[in-house]
Amino acid sequence: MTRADSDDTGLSNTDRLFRSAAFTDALQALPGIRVSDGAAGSAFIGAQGAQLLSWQSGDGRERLYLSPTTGGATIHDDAGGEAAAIRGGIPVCFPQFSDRGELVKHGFARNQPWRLAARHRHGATLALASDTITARHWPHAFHAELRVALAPGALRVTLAVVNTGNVPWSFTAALHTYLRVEDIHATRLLGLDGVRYQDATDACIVKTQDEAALSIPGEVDRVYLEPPAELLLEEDGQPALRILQHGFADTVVWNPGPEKARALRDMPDEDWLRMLCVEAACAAAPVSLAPGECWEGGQTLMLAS
Ligand SMILES: O=P(O)(O)OC[C@H]1O[C@H](O)[C@H](O)[C@@H](O)[C@@H]1O
Repeated sequence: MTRADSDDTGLSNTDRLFRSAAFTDALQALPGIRVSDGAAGSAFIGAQGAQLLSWQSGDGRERLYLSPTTGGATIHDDAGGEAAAIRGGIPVCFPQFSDRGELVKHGFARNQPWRLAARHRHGATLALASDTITARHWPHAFHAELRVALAPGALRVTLAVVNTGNVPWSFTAALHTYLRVEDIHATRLLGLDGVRYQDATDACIVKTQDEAALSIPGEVDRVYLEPPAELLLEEDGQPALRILQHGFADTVVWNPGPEKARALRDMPDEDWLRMLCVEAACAAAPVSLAPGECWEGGQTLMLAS
């Protein structure tokens, strides 16, 4: 899209799409909505991809990493570029995880404007349904919903997908959560001892983790198979966050490490030290949905003490 696509309001067509009347707020120039509840904290959900861009727990601490130099479709369009994914928060990867298929990496849903379906007392639901635009990427009829709910000391995110067509289809997906950490060298992930994983840094060879606690000295890119339903993030030797998932078969742990971080154009070089992705995913095997069938999975982040 070019500037010629903008009208006399100065907004490009894409910009207008993401700034529908429902999305009145902005975070780093990305349109969306803020949901808040005093004791439970607040969250910001972007219109693009229904991507959660911030979760501040009740104690005021930001728990999600969002790159300060990230783009997004509206920002990149003005520069004449392609619609771009937002780096950080909780990208919704659907209907494809990573490059495991023919579609654009991590699927198209993260670059689409989602609709605000409902606001709740402690959250909101955003929806994306198949239309002529999604059909250009993927020929299937679907309805997807992302529900965000705040509770004291916790954030619950649920993805639900329905096959609204007449033929079965399958998908892979992830809630690609970027956790904000103070210092990756003082961060450890507990709970994956003895769990098998595909090592994406080593031709996806299946290995077994033999450390009780995973530390991140550099690049890590793993799809854990049959992980436990709960992991614990530890910072400075203290429990920081409990990470629970349901419905999703796998857990992905990703950090680009220093070299790959330098190659990412939308993240400062040093910020691999401040983030760790712990993703609830269906990555290793696709989920099949018959016509009318619904699938649901979610991830819950809870302050640990
Ligand atoms: O840069 P992105 O397209 O957002 O992908 C970021 C990362 O996502 C996942 O965690 C994958 O396992 C990684 O291989 C990938 O590099």
